[in-house]
Amino acid sequence: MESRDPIITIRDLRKSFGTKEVLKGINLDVYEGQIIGYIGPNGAGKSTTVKIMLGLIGGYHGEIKILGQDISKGNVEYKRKIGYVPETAEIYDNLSAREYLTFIGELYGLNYKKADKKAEKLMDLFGIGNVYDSRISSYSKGMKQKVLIISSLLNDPDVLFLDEPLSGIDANSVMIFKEVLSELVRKGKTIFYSSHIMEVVEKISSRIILINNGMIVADGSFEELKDKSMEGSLEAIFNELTGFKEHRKIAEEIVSIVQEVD
Ligand SMILES: Nc1ncnc2c1ncn2[C@@H]1O[C@H](COP(=O)(O)OP(=O)(O)OP(=O)(O)O)[C@@H](O)[C@H]1O
Repeated sequence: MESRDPIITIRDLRKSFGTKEVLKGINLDVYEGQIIGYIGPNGAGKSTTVKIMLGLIGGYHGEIKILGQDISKGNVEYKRKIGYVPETAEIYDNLSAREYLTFIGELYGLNYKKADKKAEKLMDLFGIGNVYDSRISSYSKGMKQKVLIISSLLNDPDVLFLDEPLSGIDANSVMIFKEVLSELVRKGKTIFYSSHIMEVVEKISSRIILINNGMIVADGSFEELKDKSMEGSLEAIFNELTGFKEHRKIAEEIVSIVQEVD
């Protein structure tokens, strides 16, 4: 058992959209220094969980504490200590990265000069320093994603929420980013990482949580999940625990429909 206080506590979290119950009682304690790999099929409720923790979705049942604060109590101070890379973002396309990142930095309470210096250095290190003053609308998908990653790190957050952060990011930058996450964890940060890229989740997570149909169906290190399921890869464990065995049959049906003429 852990003796420290958890960084995130979720108790009996339930959420419905209309009559559809999307989260059906999530219970979770996340401790400092953990990288949680939060995985599950499309529509399982991963983004919903993350958005509730960030205060972006309300109207839930249950209790959530982040850094000791019950987030429903209206004290948004905890948000200064968290960073977030959303799955899809409304990034202000007409702004340059300098304008966007200094704006975000100032929202987090950094002064302009500090935010500007930090953002410029990070842009350089992510290999996009040359476009710091270009409009974000002219960036490629991966370049935009890097700006989002940088914006989530500007305030040196204690807790980082990442929702499919690597989409569009090239292999070299993925290597850097994975190292950055390990280094941040060594410095005592906590990371909540939601993704479909099983190889990455398998490698970086200290603890993997699999949700299916709004419920946690597995919770443990990769080694523990492997021992329980007898499967060798996280992908295979994922298939087994979500009851999915039909990929070949479905693929064949898709191709036969694609090839239908009249
Ligand atoms: N604002 C909303 N209104 C109605 N239904 C919603 C809303 N947001 C999410 N849902 C539904 O909640 C369920 C869970 O969605 P969520 O985005 O949390 O899934 P996810 O696990 O993140 O999926 P993915 O892997 O596709 O990103 C889905 O059935 C989705 O249609």
